[in-house]
Amino acid sequence: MPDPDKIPVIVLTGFLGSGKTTLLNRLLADGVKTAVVINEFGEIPVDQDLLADQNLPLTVLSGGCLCCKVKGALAPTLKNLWMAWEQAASKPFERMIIEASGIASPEPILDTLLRERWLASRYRLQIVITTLAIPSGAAQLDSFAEARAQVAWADTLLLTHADVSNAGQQAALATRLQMLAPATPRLTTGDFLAASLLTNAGPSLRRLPNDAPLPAHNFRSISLHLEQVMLWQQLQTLLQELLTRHPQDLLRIKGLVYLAEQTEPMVIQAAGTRLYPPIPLSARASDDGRGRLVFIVNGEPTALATDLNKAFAPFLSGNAIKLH
Ligand SMILES: Nc1nc2c(ncn2[C@@H]2O[C@H](COP(=O)(O)OP(=O)(O)OP(=O)(O)O)[C@@H](O)[C@H]2O)c(=O)[nH]1
Repeated sequence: MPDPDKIPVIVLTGFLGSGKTTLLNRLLADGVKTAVVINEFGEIPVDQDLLADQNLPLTVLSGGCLCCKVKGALAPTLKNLWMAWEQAASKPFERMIIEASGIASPEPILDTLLRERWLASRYRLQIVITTLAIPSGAAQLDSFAEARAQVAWADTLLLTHADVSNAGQQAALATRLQMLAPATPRLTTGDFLAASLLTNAGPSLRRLPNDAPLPAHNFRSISLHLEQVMLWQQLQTLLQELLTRHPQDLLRIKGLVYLAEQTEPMVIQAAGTRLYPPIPLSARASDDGRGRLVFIVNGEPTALATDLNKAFAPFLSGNAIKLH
Protein backbone atom coordinates (compact mmCIF):
# COMPACT_ATOMS: atom_id res chain seq x y z
CA MET A 1 0.00 0.00 0.00
CA PRO A 2 1.31 3.48 -0.77
CA ASP A 3 2.47 5.34 2.31
CA PRO A 4 0.37 8.52 2.51
CA ASP A 5 3.00 10.29 4.61
CA LYS A 6 5.57 10.16 1.86
CA ILE A 7 5.69 12.60 -1.03
CA PRO A 8 4.94 10.76 -4.30
CA VAL A 9 7.52 11.08 -7.06
CA ILE A 10 6.80 10.65 -10.74
CA VAL A 11 9.83 10.06 -12.94
CA LEU A 12 9.53 11.03 -16.61
CA THR A 13 12.08 9.54 -18.91
CA GLY A 14 12.28 8.93 -22.67
CA PHE A 15 14.68 9.60 -25.53
CA LEU A 16 15.53 13.09 -26.84
CA GLY A 17 12.51 14.91 -28.21
CA SER A 18 10.07 12.09 -27.42
CA GLY A 19 7.66 14.33 -25.52
CA LYS A 20 8.63 14.45 -21.83
CA THR A 21 8.18 18.20 -21.39
CA THR A 22 4.92 18.05 -23.34
CA LEU A 23 3.71 15.32 -20.98
CA LEU A 24 4.95 17.27 -17.97
CA ASN A 25 2.77 20.21 -18.97
CA ARG A 26 -0.20 17.89 -19.41
CA LEU A 27 0.32 16.37 -15.98
CA LEU A 28 0.70 19.77 -14.35
CA ALA A 29 -2.61 20.86 -15.82
CA ASP A 30 -4.43 18.76 -13.19
CA GLY A 31 -3.70 21.51 -10.68
CA VAL A 32 -2.01 19.32 -8.04
CA LYS A 33 0.71 21.42 -6.39
CA THR A 34 3.93 20.00 -7.79
CA ALA A 35 7.64 20.54 -7.33
CA VAL A 36 9.53 19.91 -10.55
CA VAL A 37 13.12 18.88 -11.12
CA ILE A 38 14.26 19.16 -14.73
CA ASN A 39 17.51 17.66 -15.89
CA GLU A 40 18.94 18.81 -19.21
CA PHE A 41 22.01 17.50 -20.95
CA GLY A 42 22.75 20.84 -22.65
CA GLU A 43 24.70 23.59 -20.86
CA ILE A 44 22.05 26.23 -21.54
CA PRO A 45 18.71 25.05 -20.16
CA VAL A 46 15.58 25.57 -22.26
CA ASP A 47 12.85 23.32 -20.84
CA GLN A 48 12.10 25.56 -17.86
CA ASP A 49 10.79 28.21 -20.25
CA LEU A 50 8.46 25.69 -21.88
CA LEU A 51 6.47 25.08 -18.70
CA ALA A 52 3.02 26.59 -18.85
CA ASP A 53 3.15 27.23 -15.07
CA GLN A 54 6.11 29.48 -14.26
CA ASN A 55 5.34 29.73 -10.54
CA LEU A 56 5.94 26.24 -9.30
CA PRO A 57 8.93 25.16 -7.19
CA LEU A 58 11.39 24.33 -9.95
CA THR A 59 14.98 23.11 -9.90
CA VAL A 60 16.95 22.81 -13.12
CA LEU A 61 20.01 20.56 -13.21
CA SER A 62 21.72 21.16 -16.54
CA GLY A 63 25.01 20.45 -18.23
CA GLY A 64 24.92 16.66 -17.85
CA CYS A 65 22.69 13.71 -17.05
CA LEU A 66 21.21 12.61 -13.76
CA CYS A 67 22.66 9.21 -14.48
CA CYS A 68 26.24 10.42 -14.46
CA LYS A 69 27.62 13.96 -14.41
CA VAL A 70 24.93 15.56 -12.26
CA LYS A 71 23.86 12.39 -10.42
CA GLY A 72 25.30 13.73 -7.18
CA ALA A 73 23.05 16.78 -7.34
CA LEU A 74 19.78 14.85 -7.14
CA ALA A 75 19.88 13.81 -3.49
CA PRO A 76 20.75 17.31 -2.15
CA THR A 77 18.08 18.83 -4.40
CA LEU A 78 15.42 16.48 -3.04
CA LYS A 79 16.64 17.08 0.51
CA ASN A 80 16.45 20.86 0.13
CA LEU A 81 12.99 20.66 -1.37
CA TRP A 82 11.80 18.42 1.47
CA MET A 83 13.25 20.82 4.09
CA ALA A 84 11.41 23.72 2.46
CA TRP A 85 8.27 21.60 2.36
CA GLU A 86 8.55 20.64 6.02
CA GLN A 87 9.16 24.18 7.24
CA ALA A 88 6.37 25.81 5.22
CA ALA A 89 3.10 26.45 7.03
CA SER A 90 1.18 26.02 3.80
CA LYS A 91 2.66 23.06 1.92
CA PRO A 92 4.24 24.30 -1.31
CA PHE A 93 3.76 20.98 -3.13
CA GLU A 94 2.03 17.63 -2.79
CA ARG A 95 4.07 15.67 -5.29
CA MET A 96 7.34 15.77 -7.17
CA ILE A 97 7.94 15.25 -10.87
CA ILE A 98 11.47 14.58 -12.11
CA GLU A 99 12.04 14.98 -15.85
CA ALA A 100 15.28 13.25 -16.77
CA SER A 101 17.37 14.28 -19.73
CA GLY A 102 16.58 12.45 -22.97
CA ILE A 103 19.79 10.44 -22.84
CA ALA A 104 19.73 9.56 -19.15
CA SER A 105 19.55 5.95 -18.10
CA PRO A 106 16.99 5.80 -15.28
CA GLU A 107 18.79 3.34 -12.98
CA PRO A 108 20.87 5.88 -11.02
CA ILE A 109 17.82 8.09 -10.46
CA LEU A 110 15.83 5.14 -9.13
CA ASP A 111 18.83 4.04 -7.12
CA THR A 112 18.96 7.44 -5.39
CA LEU A 113 15.22 7.43 -4.70
CA LEU A 114 14.97 3.86 -3.49
CA ARG A 115 18.27 3.28 -1.73
CA GLU A 116 19.14 6.61 -0.07
CA ARG A 117 17.57 5.97 3.33
CA TRP A 118 16.89 9.59 4.19
CA LEU A 119 15.09 10.11 0.89
CA ALA A 120 13.35 6.74 0.86
CA SER A 121 11.70 7.50 4.19
CA ARG A 122 10.28 10.80 2.90
CA TYR A 123 9.64 10.21 -0.80
CA ARG A 124 7.78 7.36 -2.51
CA LEU A 125 8.49 6.49 -6.13
CA GLN A 126 4.99 6.47 -7.59
CA ILE A 127 5.60 5.70 -11.24
CA VAL A 128 8.22 5.76 -13.99
CA ILE A 129 6.72 6.87 -17.30
CA THR A 130 8.77 6.52 -20.45
CA THR A 131 7.83 8.41 -23.61
CA LEU A 132 8.69 6.99 -27.03
CA ALA A 133 8.16 8.80 -30.32
CA ILE A 134 6.58 6.28 -32.70
CA PRO A 135 8.34 7.48 -35.89
CA SER A 136 11.88 7.22 -34.45
CA GLY A 137 11.34 4.85 -31.51
CA ALA A 138 12.42 1.56 -33.11
CA ALA A 139 15.62 3.04 -34.57
CA GLN A 140 16.50 4.68 -31.25
CA LEU A 141 16.00 1.40 -29.40
CA ASP A 142 18.28 -0.31 -31.92
CA SER A 143 20.99 2.35 -31.65
CA PHE A 144 21.08 3.52 -28.03
CA ALA A 145 21.51 1.52 -24.82
CA GLU A 146 20.05 4.51 -22.94
CA ALA A 147 16.76 4.21 -24.87
CA ARG A 148 16.56 0.49 -24.07
CA ALA A 149 17.22 1.18 -20.38
CA GLN A 150 14.44 3.79 -20.37
CA VAL A 151 12.03 1.14 -21.65
CA ALA A 152 13.33 -1.55 -19.34
CA TRP A 153 12.70 0.57 -16.20
CA ALA A 154 9.31 1.97 -17.26
CA ASP A 155 6.14 1.23 -15.33
CA THR A 156 4.15 2.67 -18.25
CA LEU A 157 5.16 3.44 -21.82
CA LEU A 158 3.62 6.44 -23.51
CA LEU A 159 3.79 6.32 -27.30
CA THR A 160 3.87 9.84 -28.72
CA HIS A 161 3.81 11.46 -32.17
CA ALA A 162 1.11 9.01 -33.29
CA ASP A 163 -0.32 11.84 -35.41
CA VAL A 164 2.83 12.00 -37.54
CA SER A 165 3.53 8.26 -37.71
CA ASN A 166 2.64 5.59 -40.24
CA ALA A 167 1.56 1.97 -39.89
CA GLY A 168 5.07 0.66 -40.63
CA GLN A 169 6.61 2.74 -37.83
CA GLN A 170 3.88 1.68 -35.41
CA ALA A 171 4.43 -1.99 -36.25
CA ALA A 172 8.24 -1.70 -35.99
CA LEU A 173 8.02 -0.11 -32.55
CA ALA A 174 5.39 -2.60 -31.35
CA THR A 175 7.69 -5.48 -32.37
CA ARG A 176 10.67 -4.02 -30.45
CA LEU A 177 8.55 -3.35 -27.36
CA GLN A 178 7.11 -6.84 -27.48
CA MET A 179 10.67 -8.12 -27.14
CA LEU A 180 11.98 -5.58 -24.63
CA ALA A 181 9.02 -5.01 -22.32
CA PRO A 182 6.08 -7.25 -23.24
CA ALA A 183 4.29 -6.81 -19.90
CA THR A 184 4.62 -3.02 -19.57
CA PRO A 185 1.34 -1.18 -20.22
CA ARG A 186 1.38 1.05 -23.30
CA LEU A 187 -0.72 4.11 -23.95
CA THR A 188 -0.74 6.36 -26.96
CA THR A 189 -1.04 10.14 -26.62
CA GLY A 190 -4.45 11.26 -27.71
CA ASP A 191 -6.33 8.29 -26.29
CA PHE A 192 -6.00 9.08 -22.60
CA LEU A 193 -6.47 11.74 -19.99
CA ALA A 194 -3.17 12.63 -18.34
CA ALA A 195 -4.61 11.74 -14.93
CA SER A 196 -5.36 8.19 -16.08
CA LEU A 197 -1.62 7.62 -16.52
CA LEU A 198 -1.15 8.06 -12.82
CA THR A 199 -3.81 5.60 -11.78
CA ASN A 200 -1.52 2.88 -13.09
CA ALA A 201 0.73 3.11 -10.06
CA GLY A 202 4.04 1.33 -10.22
CA PRO A 203 4.56 -1.95 -8.36
CA SER A 204 4.54 -1.88 -4.58
CA LEU A 205 7.67 -4.04 -4.57
CA ARG A 206 10.32 -2.79 -6.94
CA ARG A 207 13.44 -4.44 -8.20
CA LEU A 208 16.46 -2.37 -7.26
CA PRO A 209 19.02 -1.34 -9.83
CA ASN A 210 22.23 -3.32 -9.51
CA ASP A 211 25.62 -1.69 -9.20
CA ALA A 212 26.82 -2.57 -12.68
CA PRO A 213 28.51 0.44 -14.26
CA LEU A 214 26.56 2.09 -17.07
CA PRO A 215 28.13 2.31 -20.51
CA ALA A 216 29.70 5.75 -21.03
CA HIS A 217 27.59 8.17 -23.06
CA ASN A 218 28.74 8.99 -26.52
CA PHE A 219 26.83 12.28 -26.67
CA ARG A 220 28.02 15.87 -26.72
CA SER A 221 26.18 19.15 -26.73
CA ILE A 222 26.95 22.42 -28.45
CA SER A 223 25.32 25.60 -27.32
CA LEU A 224 25.34 29.10 -28.68
CA HIS A 225 23.96 32.50 -27.87
CA LEU A 226 22.60 34.59 -30.72
CA GLU A 227 23.38 38.26 -30.33
CA GLN A 228 21.56 39.31 -33.49
CA VAL A 229 17.89 38.97 -34.32
CA MET A 230 17.16 36.71 -37.30
CA LEU A 231 14.29 36.26 -39.73
CA TRP A 232 12.52 32.94 -39.36
CA GLN A 233 13.17 32.10 -42.97
CA GLN A 234 16.93 32.61 -42.45
CA LEU A 235 16.99 30.51 -39.33
CA GLN A 236 14.76 27.82 -40.81
CA THR A 237 17.05 27.47 -43.84
CA LEU A 238 20.19 27.22 -41.68
CA LEU A 239 18.69 24.67 -39.32
CA GLN A 240 17.17 22.60 -42.11
CA GLU A 241 20.54 22.49 -43.89
CA LEU A 242 22.26 21.36 -40.69
CA LEU A 243 19.68 18.62 -40.16
CA THR A 244 20.13 17.45 -43.74
CA ARG A 245 23.95 17.49 -43.55
CA HIS A 246 24.01 15.66 -40.20
CA PRO A 247 21.20 13.08 -40.32
CA GLN A 248 23.07 10.60 -38.12
CA ASP A 249 24.87 12.74 -35.58
CA LEU A 250 22.54 15.68 -34.93
CA LEU A 251 19.86 14.24 -32.64
CA ARG A 252 18.16 17.28 -31.17
CA ILE A 253 17.93 21.06 -31.48
CA LYS A 254 16.07 23.23 -29.05
CA GLY A 255 16.19 26.82 -28.10
CA LEU A 256 14.60 30.17 -27.61
CA VAL A 257 15.21 32.81 -30.23
CA TYR A 258 14.11 36.34 -31.01
CA LEU A 259 12.90 36.71 -34.59
CA ALA A 260 12.75 39.99 -36.47
CA GLU A 261 9.06 39.50 -37.27
CA GLN A 262 7.89 38.66 -33.69
CA THR A 263 7.94 40.56 -30.44
CA GLU A 264 7.77 37.45 -28.22
CA PRO A 265 10.63 34.95 -27.94
CA MET A 266 10.04 31.84 -30.08
CA VAL A 267 10.60 28.22 -29.10
CA ILE A 268 12.65 26.30 -31.66
CA GLN A 269 12.49 22.50 -31.68
CA ALA A 270 13.88 19.77 -33.90
CA ALA A 271 14.21 16.08 -33.18
CA GLY A 272 15.70 13.60 -35.62
CA THR A 273 15.35 15.29 -39.00
CA ARG A 274 12.05 17.00 -38.15
CA LEU A 275 12.09 20.76 -37.61
CA TYR A 276 8.93 21.94 -35.85
CA PRO A 277 7.30 25.31 -36.59
CA PRO A 278 8.42 27.94 -34.02
CA ILE A 279 6.01 28.64 -31.18
CA PRO A 280 5.68 32.06 -29.51
CA LEU A 281 6.19 32.22 -25.75
CA SER A 282 4.70 34.80 -23.44
CA ALA A 283 7.15 36.86 -21.34
CA ARG A 284 9.37 34.82 -19.01
CA ALA A 285 11.45 35.86 -16.02
CA SER A 286 14.53 34.54 -17.81
CA ASP A 287 14.04 36.77 -20.90
CA ASP A 288 17.32 38.52 -21.51
CA GLY A 289 16.80 39.34 -25.18
CA ARG A 290 19.50 36.85 -26.21
CA GLY A 291 18.58 33.88 -28.34
CA ARG A 292 20.00 30.51 -27.34
CA LEU A 293 20.22 27.24 -29.20
CA VAL A 294 21.33 23.83 -27.97
CA PHE A 295 22.40 21.01 -30.30
CA ILE A 296 22.76 17.46 -29.02
CA VAL A 297 25.14 15.34 -31.01
CA ASN A 298 25.87 11.64 -31.15
CA GLY A 299 29.62 11.13 -31.31
CA GLU A 300 32.38 13.51 -32.29
CA PRO A 301 30.92 17.03 -32.67
CA THR A 302 33.75 18.67 -34.63
CA ALA A 303 32.11 18.58 -38.06
CA LEU A 304 28.87 19.99 -36.73
CA ALA A 305 30.70 22.68 -34.75
CA THR A 306 32.50 23.77 -37.92
CA ASP A 307 29.21 23.96 -39.81
CA LEU A 308 27.58 25.86 -36.95
CA ASN A 309 30.40 28.37 -36.84
CA LYS A 310 30.03 28.99 -40.56
CA ALA A 311 26.23 29.15 -40.50
CA PHE A 312 25.85 31.41 -37.47
CA ALA A 313 28.99 33.55 -37.66
CA PRO A 314 27.15 36.79 -38.54
CA PHE A 315 24.76 36.35 -35.59
CA LEU A 316 27.28 35.52 -32.85
CA SER A 317 29.50 37.74 -30.83
CA GLY A 318 33.11 36.60 -30.42
CA ASN A 319 33.69 32.94 -29.70
CA ALA A 320 30.12 32.19 -28.72
CA ILE A 321 29.88 28.50 -29.64
CA LYS A 322 30.46 26.23 -26.69
CA LEU A 323 31.25 22.54 -26.98
CA HIS A 324 30.35 20.47 -23.99
N1 LIG B 1 3.25 16.00 -33.71
C1 LIG B 1 3.54 15.78 -32.42
N2 LIG B 1 4.46 16.53 -31.82
C2 LIG B 1 4.75 16.26 -30.52
C3 LIG B 1 4.09 15.27 -29.78
N3 LIG B 1 4.60 15.25 -28.51
C4 LIG B 1 5.55 16.22 -28.48
N4 LIG B 1 5.64 16.83 -29.69
C5 LIG B 1 6.56 17.89 -30.11
O1 LIG B 1 7.87 17.32 -30.13
C6 LIG B 1 8.85 18.27 -29.74
C7 LIG B 1 9.66 17.72 -28.57
O2 LIG B 1 8.77 17.57 -27.48
P1 LIG B 1 9.27 17.73 -25.98
O3 LIG B 1 8.10 17.52 -25.09
O4 LIG B 1 10.05 18.98 -25.82
O5 LIG B 1 10.27 16.51 -25.92
P2 LIG B 1 11.26 16.12 -24.72
O6 LIG B 1 11.25 14.64 -24.60
O7 LIG B 1 10.92 16.88 -23.49
O8 LIG B 1 12.65 16.64 -25.30
P3 LIG B 1 14.09 16.64 -24.56
O9 LIG B 1 13.84 17.07 -23.14
O10 LIG B 1 14.91 17.58 -25.32
O11 LIG B 1 14.60 15.25 -24.63
C8 LIG B 1 8.07 19.55 -29.40
O12 LIG B 1 8.09 20.38 -30.53
C9 LIG B 1 6.66 19.04 -29.11
O13 LIG B 1 5.67 20.01 -29.36
C10 LIG B 1 3.08 14.47 -30.45
O14 LIG B 1 2.46 13.56 -29.88
N5 LIG B 1 2.85 14.78 -31.76
